[in-house]
Amino acid sequence: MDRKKLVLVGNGMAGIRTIEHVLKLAPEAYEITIFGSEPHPNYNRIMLSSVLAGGSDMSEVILNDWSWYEEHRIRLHAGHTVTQIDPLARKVYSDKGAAADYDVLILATGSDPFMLPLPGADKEGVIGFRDIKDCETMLEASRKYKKAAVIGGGLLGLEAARGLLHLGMDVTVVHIHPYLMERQLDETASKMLQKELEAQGMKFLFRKHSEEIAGRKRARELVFSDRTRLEADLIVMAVGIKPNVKLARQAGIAVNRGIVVNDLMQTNIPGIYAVGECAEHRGITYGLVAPLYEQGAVLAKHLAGAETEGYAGSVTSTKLKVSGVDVFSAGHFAETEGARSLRYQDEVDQVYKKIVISGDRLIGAVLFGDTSDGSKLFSLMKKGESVKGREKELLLGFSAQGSGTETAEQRLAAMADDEIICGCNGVTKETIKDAVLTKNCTTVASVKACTKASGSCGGCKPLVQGLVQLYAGDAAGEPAKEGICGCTTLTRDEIVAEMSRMKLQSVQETMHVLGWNNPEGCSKCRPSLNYYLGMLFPESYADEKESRFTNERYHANIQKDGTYSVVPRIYGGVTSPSELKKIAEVAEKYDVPMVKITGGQRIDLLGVKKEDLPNMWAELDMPSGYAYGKALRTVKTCVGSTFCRFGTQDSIGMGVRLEKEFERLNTPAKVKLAVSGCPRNCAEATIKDFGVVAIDGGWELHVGGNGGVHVRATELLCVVKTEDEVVEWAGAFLQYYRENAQWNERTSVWIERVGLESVKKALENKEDRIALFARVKQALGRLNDPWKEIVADGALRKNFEPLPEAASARN
Ligand SMILES: Cc1cc2nc3c(=O)[nH]c(=O)nc-3n(C[C@H](O)[C@H](O)[C@H](O)COP(=O)(O)OP(=O)(O)OC[C@H]3O[C@@H](n4cnc5c(N)ncnc54)[C@H](O)[C@@H]3O)c2cc1C
Ligand SMILES: NC(=O)c1ccc[n+]([C@@H]2O[C@H](COP(=O)([O-])OP(=O)(O)OC[C@H]3O[C@@H](n4cnc5c(N)ncnc54)[C@H](O)[C@@H]3O)[C@@H](O)[C@H]2O)c1
Ligand code: SF4
Ligand code: FES
Repeated sequence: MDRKKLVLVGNGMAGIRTIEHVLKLAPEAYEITIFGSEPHPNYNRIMLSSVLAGGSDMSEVILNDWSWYEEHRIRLHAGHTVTQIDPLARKVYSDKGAAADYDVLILATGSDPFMLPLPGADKEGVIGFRDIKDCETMLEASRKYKKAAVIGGGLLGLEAARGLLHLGMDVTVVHIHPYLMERQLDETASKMLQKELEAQGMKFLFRKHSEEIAGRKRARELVFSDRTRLEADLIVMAVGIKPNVKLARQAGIAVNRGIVVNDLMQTNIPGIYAVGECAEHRGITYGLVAPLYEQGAVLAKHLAGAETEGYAGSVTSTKLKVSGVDVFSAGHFAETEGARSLRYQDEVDQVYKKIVISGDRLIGAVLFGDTSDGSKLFSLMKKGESVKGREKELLLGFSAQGSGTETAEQRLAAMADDEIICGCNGVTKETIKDAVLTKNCTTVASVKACTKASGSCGGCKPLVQGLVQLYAGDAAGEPAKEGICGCTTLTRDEIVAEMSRMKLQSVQETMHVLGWNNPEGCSKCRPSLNYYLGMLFPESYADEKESRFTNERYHANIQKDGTYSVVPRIYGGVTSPSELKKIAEVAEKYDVPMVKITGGQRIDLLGVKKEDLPNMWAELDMPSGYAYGKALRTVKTCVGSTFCRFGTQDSIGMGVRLEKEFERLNTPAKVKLAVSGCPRNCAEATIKDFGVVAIDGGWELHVGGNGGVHVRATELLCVVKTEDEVVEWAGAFLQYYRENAQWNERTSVWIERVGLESVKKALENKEDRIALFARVKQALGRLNDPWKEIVADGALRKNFEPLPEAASARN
């Protein structure tokens, strides 16, 4: 069957959620091409607040990494902005010259932050808060500057301000309204919130109209209409968003505030749809993920040919993501005509609740200080059922109707099955219960992998955790434990033990036999299982390329523009004129845009097209440097005794020997070595995984160093006399690390976890060392140079040919 061409513009949260649904419902129906202005794979924008506030790491925000696109044969143009749609030719064009034909076009271009057009708003240090770049700018500014102003006291402004406080800045929130979050809270709740935030160190200016940003190149002051001024080196504008409709408007698509769509998310032009913040449905544009995900689910059903009633609009709820403050708001919280409100306030415990009822239906709620009934109230609001006679229960809390002494577990157990636990993803209690009881999801991570609950703002995590405890605790009779990823509850050691006991022979078999709750596995467990099987059965296991990351599949590092880099092996950093000539000729012939000397004493040819890789490798005729792999990378050397007047040993010879001995070795994470010819340590051996430092009459062997993000100096493993001993200890150490570390765990982290003494103990006995060395040699015995294999094998070379339209990964 001929696949239709689906093009998505916008690689963000709503668009990709739609594609995920399409892939589930109709995996073979479409050839998919995605354009995204940002140079990143799909990430969780919501978590940027948490990155700023120190609750998460930037690496945790990725929702679908590069390999996800590869796995689903999606062509991704990351860093490309679509600038033109030709609806007659059914084609889109990007600012970087890429084009794509479509049968179905989805616009999911999100919103832009609204930037106040103040004089001086173009100065350095004036930003919005929308993407990774803004987040990085704030992190950097906080290292150099002290004073920050956030304009806008809404959800975004307060979360930005909290993050900047955490980063040590002196933060003032400038708000135009008399009280904070007026779009979500009434004045009473707002004042309670202000008091709490002031106690955390936040400052506020109310009823302030910003008029100008003063400063030279960089912002220095915010000037207000009453001519007062506020000192600020960083000014974050968080005064709302505007749907990104420029592209649609240019193409003649009907646009109001957003791109106008009907209940099937269709625009007025056949074949063109819109979802997410850019879409306007029944006159409403949304700025929260829950409604956008509902829109995506409807659109995916429609595109998959499944039945759908269409999108009917959403009731929304919000929670402020600021630690130490519980704020919830849903629906219509203001008293409008025909509606009545009920309030409860506890000034001692700083709790405030307000519900709004119209007729006999609950239409809105504001909670401060105790938001535990938020999801229950929200469910009632969504269902629209009569709440007549239940007003007290709604206001005072659901537990007020019971004995008042129920535990959290009892309250969870008493919840109705159709109650929504995760508002962002619309996941009910029943869905989570089913995942725990029938799909073996006994951790929050595995429930997330199965149902998406807790995967967006994370606000429902405590409830999900409670349900896991409630149901997994009963089923297993013991507290839930964390597996290697959300697909399993088994730990690394349990998996390796089972693989060994049952002689498992493939990743698929392992997942099947060990009861994976996600039969396809994920980008975390598949490569780790592949590694463990290769480590356990070096003689018989056939490496599964499809379980490796893109870099290891193509034996080259993929770069941010979709090209690759080629790094040939240069043993010990020693090269020759003829080798250099060869590299220069290849670089010239293939128009390599950049040739760079690396920190590991090698030469990196950057910007290579995938289809040129095999020919370049053939012409270089040098071994692969494995610069892309979880494997032995480089052995850095200093000049040593051959040339240096301080040198006590031949560090170059030692380094070359080590590199030749262990090249191609697969390891849990990358491994770097270095050899210095004397304690001056010019090769920086004491920040390597295995560092060798020459001393008078011998060698010091150091382990567990790292010069990367988390710098760690090595610890001394032992002192040996001869070069043979260096090789033997290095081999034994590497094999012990291979057999005992977790996949993706650098030696520095591993040694910190297990302790140097345990490593020393495992290696100190000569017999044990020799046995380990024999096993490392056995593993090495089966490994061939991957570049040479590909060059010689026509079938393998085919993988590097350009794929037809819409079938390759990044371009
Ligand atoms: C810091 C922060 C915290 C938030 N917290 C919450 C929260 O707690 N709860 C909640 O529900 N919501 C929250 N939100 C809002 C939520 O993130 C958005 O509603 C959601 O991301 C919108 O999804 P989208 O796909 O419509 O837009 P986006 O996620 O913005 O994706 C749109 C993408 O399209 C790209 N694009 C635009 N034009 C083009 C073009 N012409 N060509 C190619 N690409 C293009 C953009 O670069 C962008 O990457 C938060 C937002 C921020 C910024
Ligand atoms: N926890 C969450 O759910 C969360 C967190 C962050 C962002 N978001 C979403 O991101 C989007 C953007 O958030 P936002 O807070 O920027 O939008 P918003 O429209 O909700 O709030 C903007 C605030 O800025 C104030 N304002 C407007 N003009 C001003 C001016 N000139 N000076 C001072 N104050 C001014 C407004 O009174 C308003 O309170 C929204 O859709 C929001 O829902 C949600
Ligand atoms: S480490 Fe010692 S031998 Fe090596 S270059 Fe430096 S001074 Fe010379
Ligand atoms: S409520 Fe946001 S992730 Fe569940």
